[in-house]
Amino acid sequence: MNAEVSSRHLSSKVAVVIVAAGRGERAGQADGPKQYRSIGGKAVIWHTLKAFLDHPRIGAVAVAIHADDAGLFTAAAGEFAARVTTVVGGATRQDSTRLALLALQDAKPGAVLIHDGVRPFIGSEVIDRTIEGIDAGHGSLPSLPVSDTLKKEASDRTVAETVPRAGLHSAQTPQGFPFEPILAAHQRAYEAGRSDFTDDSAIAEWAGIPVRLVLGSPDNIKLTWAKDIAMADQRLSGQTPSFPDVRTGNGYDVHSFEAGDHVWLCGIKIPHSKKLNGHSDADVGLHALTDALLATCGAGDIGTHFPPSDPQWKGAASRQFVEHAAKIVRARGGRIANADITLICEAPRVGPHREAMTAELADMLRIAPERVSIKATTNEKLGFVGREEGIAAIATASVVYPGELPE
Ligand SMILES: Nc1ccn([C@@H]2O[C@H](COP(=O)(O)OP(=O)(O)OP(=O)(O)O)[C@@H](O)[C@H]2O)c(=O)n1
Ligand SMILES: C[C@](O)(CO)[C@H](O)COP(=O)(O)O
Repeated sequence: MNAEVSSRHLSSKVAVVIVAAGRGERAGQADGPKQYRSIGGKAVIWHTLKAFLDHPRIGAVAVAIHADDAGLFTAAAGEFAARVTTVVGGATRQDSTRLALLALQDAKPGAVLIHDGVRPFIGSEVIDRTIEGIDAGHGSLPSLPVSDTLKKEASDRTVAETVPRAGLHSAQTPQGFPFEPILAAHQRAYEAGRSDFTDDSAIAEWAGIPVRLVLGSPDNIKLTWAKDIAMADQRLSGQTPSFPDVRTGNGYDVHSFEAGDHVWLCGIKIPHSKKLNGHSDADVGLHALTDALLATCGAGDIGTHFPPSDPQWKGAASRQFVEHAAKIVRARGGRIANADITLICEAPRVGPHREAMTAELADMLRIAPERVSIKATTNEKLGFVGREEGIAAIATASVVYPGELPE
């Protein structure tokens, strides 16, 4: 996001409006409004809320719901209900958006994302791209170039003409804007009696706010018809993709010894004749693992997130570095399949502590102990490790991300 917007109002957090006050007439209402229908065992709106509330750059969230739906929403949103503000929506999507924007006004966000509650497959990449497209003078719109040939219908239902599709895009949400200008545009449209805008970038266009196109995703469909809900349920009900998006990251770290009486290795304090030198607790195994996890989603390395120049990490327990990296992975929908750490040292002996380390790591990563492997080797007295000047560690992590491996 543009620095002007972020430095003016944000500690880089972006507010979100989720519109969920519609009746879902096209999907049929026999089983209730579509945003509360179950897909993969959870309500549509739960999946949507999760995508935003797990994302590290999201701040205040306002959800527009129908006046009759307070109970439905609380039940459907589950653990996320307490983390959002709900407002009663209006008769149109446009008015629901305006009312939710007004509810965010006191939070003074620099920027806002406006999203359909019925787009539950929104991924962190599209959220990131949309945020990056916003600045003080521009909105940001995820879209896909139209890929079908377009036909205009004549009054007798024959083809009147073929419309050139070059330069045409289909609009998705979330659509991102600097907060004050989009709220002002919505208010002006309301005061002008306009209630016909089907998305927020059309209001921005009307108000003269330029909107940048960023790449959306074919996964980010809007559940409009009953068949969309059925397909979404199938997709989330444990069907294995043909080409799962499995990624592997590795990490390497070294710390030298200094005078002391213990070392921290893989989250366990081990008595030793020396200690490892470092800004934090110098847990070399956890540092390598932090890098391995971040590598699975191209999220930089440990220094990007925890600069050694920052005094707040002095003496810090490295567990929090691993937990932060795991949170980033999960925010992108990743599921950690396994973690493997090799400690390379002549001493201390790792074997007696392996079980405790495994349990500690399983707890940090929230995975089963059988998915954690701790190994150790000496360096056969060779090099700096052989001379007992320090300890090295190599880590590998595998993470399964949502969807299929892109072609
Ligand atoms: N008065 C309205 C109408 C729509 N929406 C929300 O806008 C999003 C996109 O709208 P759409 O798919 O058209 O939903 P519905 O209006 O519920 O569907 P339908 O037009 O079939 O009734 C949905 O999350 C919907 O809940 C809203 O908050 N307030
Ligand atoms: C906002 C939107 O989802 C962008 O594609 C779309 O405009 C909503 O349209 P609908 O008429 O409410 O289905």
